[in-house]
Amino acid sequence: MLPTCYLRGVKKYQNDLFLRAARGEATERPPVWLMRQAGRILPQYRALRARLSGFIELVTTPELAAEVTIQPVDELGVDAAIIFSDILVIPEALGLKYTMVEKVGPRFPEVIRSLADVEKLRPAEAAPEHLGYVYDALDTTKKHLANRVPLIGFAGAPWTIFAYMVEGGGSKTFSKARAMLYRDPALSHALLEKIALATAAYLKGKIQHGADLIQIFDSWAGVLHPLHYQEFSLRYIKLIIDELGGAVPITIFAKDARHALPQIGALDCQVVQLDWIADLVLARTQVQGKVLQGNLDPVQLYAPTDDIVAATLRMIEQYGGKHIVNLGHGVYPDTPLEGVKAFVDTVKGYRY
Ligand SMILES: Cc1c2[nH]c(c1CCC(=O)O)Cc1[nH]c(c(CCC(=O)O)c1C)Cc1[nH]c(c(CCC(=O)O)c1C)Cc1[nH]c(c(C)c1CCC(=O)O)C2
Repeated sequence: MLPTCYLRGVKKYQNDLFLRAARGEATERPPVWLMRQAGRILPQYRALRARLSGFIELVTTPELAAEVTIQPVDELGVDAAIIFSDILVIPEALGLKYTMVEKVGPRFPEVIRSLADVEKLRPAEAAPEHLGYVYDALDTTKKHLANRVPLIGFAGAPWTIFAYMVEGGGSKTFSKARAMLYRDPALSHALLEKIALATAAYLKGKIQHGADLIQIFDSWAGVLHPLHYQEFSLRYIKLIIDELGGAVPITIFAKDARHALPQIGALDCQVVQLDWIADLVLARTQVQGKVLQGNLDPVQLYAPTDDIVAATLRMIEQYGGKHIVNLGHGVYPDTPLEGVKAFVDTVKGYRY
């Protein structure tokens, strides 16, 4: 069995609000963190990033990844850290290299088009051997965090990773990736299964190296037909959850796939992240018993401070507990830092 604070149930962190809330325990206030808090918004991150050859150097250098992971804990006082890495380390570990093109995003020079391409990838079980730099980043982060707050580990959902591996980069429609689901379901399942098994093996390693909770990002859930979502995405999220065997709490984020909330509510996960379009009252009835995470519109943080404070308080009151405060998607890169601080400080000053 994996060694975790969750199973031992002892207080290990100076601030364990996030883990207590994730387990569904009543807390004095909701915890707060922001998706994509590491990197993007902090001047300290930009200064460090400017000295390096690029994003991939930062991700693959454990000391630097640890430094960037801890920056938002020091600067913003958030209740959890999230390891600085990317969801695209999985295709890379399977043998598909990517580049990060400035102001454009990820690019895969080679993509998956056939079963032969899937078979050329490394075996799923071999993925963790190629991800030692992430495990080193976790070890270094844990050391420097010195039990101040818990550490979140993450991965992309298999469908979202598949979308990049077939499309070759970002896309509004992901029509190439979706066309593969219609044209060649057997090939699609072969690739999805490989990604899911590699991800599960990778996440077990992250838990062994100190991740206290795992969040699964299905960023492109919203482009799939609901039936396809069941068949090609949820099924593989479930495979990962089953493989992890309840070792730590799990958060699922299926962005723009609110139709799937009842099925997500039936998964063996503890936390469900909502996007900012979600209707809270409906979501509560659809995912009964889960802790909800979210879901302020990221653009709200560009508003005057008083408005941010009011919107944040309104949201906390609407949730009324069983809530981890976050945005409805990752914080946007040019968000004013004062806006982010107003958001975090409002939550930290609140008491139920
Ligand atoms: C779809 C997706 C990706 N990566 C991720 C997702 C899922 C979440 C979401 O929907 O936003 C997840 C991710 N990527 C990154 C993190 C770090 C931890 C965190 O702060 O939350 C996390 C959790 C670092 C990153 N990943 C990336 C950056 C920017 C790189 C830079 O500094 O140039 C960072 C800090 C690059 C990246 N990585 C990806 C894209 C599309 C891009 C380019 C656009 C951008 O996000 O800036 C793929």
